[in-house]
Amino acid sequence: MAEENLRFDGRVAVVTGAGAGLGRAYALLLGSRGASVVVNDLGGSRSGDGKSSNVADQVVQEIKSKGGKAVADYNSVIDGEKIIQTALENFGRIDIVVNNAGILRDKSFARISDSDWNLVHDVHLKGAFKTTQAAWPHLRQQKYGRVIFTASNSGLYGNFGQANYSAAKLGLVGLNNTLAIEGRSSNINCNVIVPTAASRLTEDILPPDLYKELKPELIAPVVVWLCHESCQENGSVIESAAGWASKYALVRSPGKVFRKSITDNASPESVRAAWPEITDVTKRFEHLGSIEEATGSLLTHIESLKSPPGSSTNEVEDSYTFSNRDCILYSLGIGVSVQNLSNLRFLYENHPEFSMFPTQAIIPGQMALMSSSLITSAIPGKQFDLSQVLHGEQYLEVYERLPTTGTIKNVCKVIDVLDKGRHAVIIAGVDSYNEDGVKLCYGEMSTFIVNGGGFGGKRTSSKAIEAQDPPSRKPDSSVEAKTSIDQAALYRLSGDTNPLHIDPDFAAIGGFDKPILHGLSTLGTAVRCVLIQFANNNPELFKSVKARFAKPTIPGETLRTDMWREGNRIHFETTAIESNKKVISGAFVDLHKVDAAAAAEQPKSSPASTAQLKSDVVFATMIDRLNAKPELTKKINGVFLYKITSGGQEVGRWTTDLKKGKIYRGDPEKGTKVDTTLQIEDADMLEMATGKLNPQAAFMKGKLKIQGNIMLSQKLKDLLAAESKM
Ligand SMILES: CCCCCCC[C@@H](O)CC(=O)SCCNC(=O)CCNC(=O)[C@H](O)C(C)(C)COP(=O)(O)OP(=O)(O)OC[C@H]1O[C@@H](n2cnc3c(N)ncnc32)[C@H](O)[C@@H]1OP(=O)(O)O
Repeated sequence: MAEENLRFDGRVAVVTGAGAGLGRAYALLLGSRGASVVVNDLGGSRSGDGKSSNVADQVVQEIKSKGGKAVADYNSVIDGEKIIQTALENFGRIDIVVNNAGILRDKSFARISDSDWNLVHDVHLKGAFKTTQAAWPHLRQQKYGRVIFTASNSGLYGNFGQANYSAAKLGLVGLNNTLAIEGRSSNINCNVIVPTAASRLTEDILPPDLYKELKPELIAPVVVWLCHESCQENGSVIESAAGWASKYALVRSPGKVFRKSITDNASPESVRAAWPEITDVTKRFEHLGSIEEATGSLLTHIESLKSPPGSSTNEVEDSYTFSNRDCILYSLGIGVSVQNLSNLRFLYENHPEFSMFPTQAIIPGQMALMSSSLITSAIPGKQFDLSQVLHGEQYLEVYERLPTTGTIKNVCKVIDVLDKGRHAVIIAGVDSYNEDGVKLCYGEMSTFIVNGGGFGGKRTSSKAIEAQDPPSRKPDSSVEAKTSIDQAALYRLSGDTNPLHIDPDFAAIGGFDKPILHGLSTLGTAVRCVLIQFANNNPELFKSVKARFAKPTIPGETLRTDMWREGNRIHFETTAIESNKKVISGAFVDLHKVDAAAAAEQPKSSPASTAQLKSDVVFATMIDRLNAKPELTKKINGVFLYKITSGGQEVGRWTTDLKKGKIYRGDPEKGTKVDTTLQIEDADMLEMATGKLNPQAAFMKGKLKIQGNIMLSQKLKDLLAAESKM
């Protein structure tokens, strides 16, 4: 049986007040389980008068008669160090202290004398203090100890005529709370027993029928278990009687903040108005496990006062310091790759146009929001944790060139709180400023709170920037980008360490089969496709973005971003190809202007390779200058065929073979001979990509070489000839 395994061989226990009742039962049980027991009892009456060695000796005899080890001690607990000394002298150590000794001096409050008060406090509170404190250095040194304090229902609930006793008993709970914290690192567990037993103290207090059922022997196993080294309970209050036990917890009502904002004063009238809610213990209780939790909850209330829902005047401020390294890390987190040379501006700090990728400007605001309780305390009376939180929507508008290093100050506020029935959506706005106080950007983050709704709020917002459906025609352009299986592991290094994206157990709590990708990593991936397609990868053309996260992306999935151009607005939607689920919906990027090269509106292939970049830059620049339009006619296995027209006439064909890394003039399908290759050094390519070298000039200087026969139409030849004369 499991009980037979609970042995105390080699352990030394002190039990105070062990001459009778509960103490005797503890001492006998501990002795029978192999502990060496110091049976302490002064032998006084229940009111603390008199002295006799008889009772302790009898218990010692009982233990010894059953083969156990015990020694009697007749000291008062007020001389606790003498009791511990008895243990050390007789058994060489001390492991367990059961503070059980107690007396009664019952009087109605008006009649309690100083000595009634002092004596009760001396025995219960000071006695426990002295005995435990004498043992404490030994317990700490050996990194092991078990301490029991004895409280009473009289302390927990009050009892007529026991004001002195009640105060002392609840004082022991406070003592235990702190010793549990101080002893924790030394493996000293401290707990309180609240026994209801038939004893000298209760014989004429409890009804006779109940009294005979309340055998101390039925409580002793609970105390003995709490004293065992395998019991990890610490800092608890355990009630026990008649073979039953239960753990106490102090609980409180959810409470009520009774002022409107942090600048409001409190008044007795506002307390009166809130009193029914402050004192309502019928709906829900909170149990706080530590003083830190209590302080944390207070801070939450204070934060919510700083920013009550819907308030635009109350704000939370935070700052975010970052460096080049953070910019590069963010770019890698959204899949920016050196495979495309024009990406070096996001990945290489010595690049002449080293830039922050525009969507990174969301991060400082997001970090400010996540480190404040603005969102988690936005719904009055509701609390939620990270496992319920999904990124719902995001808006960002950039006003100034974004820095690549420095400190950004963020001012955050809740704009709206929406009740979606079962769920809730909290919309927060963040203004971000540089060190000179210049406003760099505005971010708007919608947080979707699963099961957070039903609080009776409004359903829609008139203040938030809305997502927009794309045109109903087929997309003008589509680009595929494969995310890495480690995408979330990389992206989280930019600050959002929400375990939902890395920890399978946490993801399971949120109802996901596996960790999901950060919404902002998916968004960054989509926006880089838009920038390459329509802004020649130039971050300065970026103005704003809005997106709704419609379904989660799983790291490793391939994302297809479909794009529609309407003036300077590029609508886009992103689909995870493997699951065939739309992960971003209703999204758009507004550009300051669409890049001239991209104005040709050519659908392009994945911007993955250097060859493609060469093709894009050389091709687009020449075509732009010739006022020609390319049209993708076919895409087979990484080979892209273009028809180029100018003034409505076909002026040539262009083929890009990503596998061979070559760019051809001509079209194999048209029977033209594909024997022409464009060659250019990467350094010159970079110059062209950054606009420092004109492709025509490069061609003329021999830096851009065309090998083989050039298959150009007469019209294109004429145009090129005219160009070269300029
Ligand atoms: C302090 C903490 C800050 C935390 C910041 C974020 C930290 C990050 O680490 C978290 C993340 O990055 S999570 C990853 C990115 N996000 C996601 O993957 C969510 C994907 N979306 C979904 O799964 C569903 O849309 C889902 C589940 C969101 C909703 O799906 P359904 O339950 O099926 O909803 P539906 O029935 O379609 O609609 C109900 C109402 O809600 C509105 N709604 C739906 N999707 C929304 C969304 N994404 N954002 C905002 N509102 C949304 C609907 O319009 C509908 O409202 P109404 O009835 O009024 O039209």
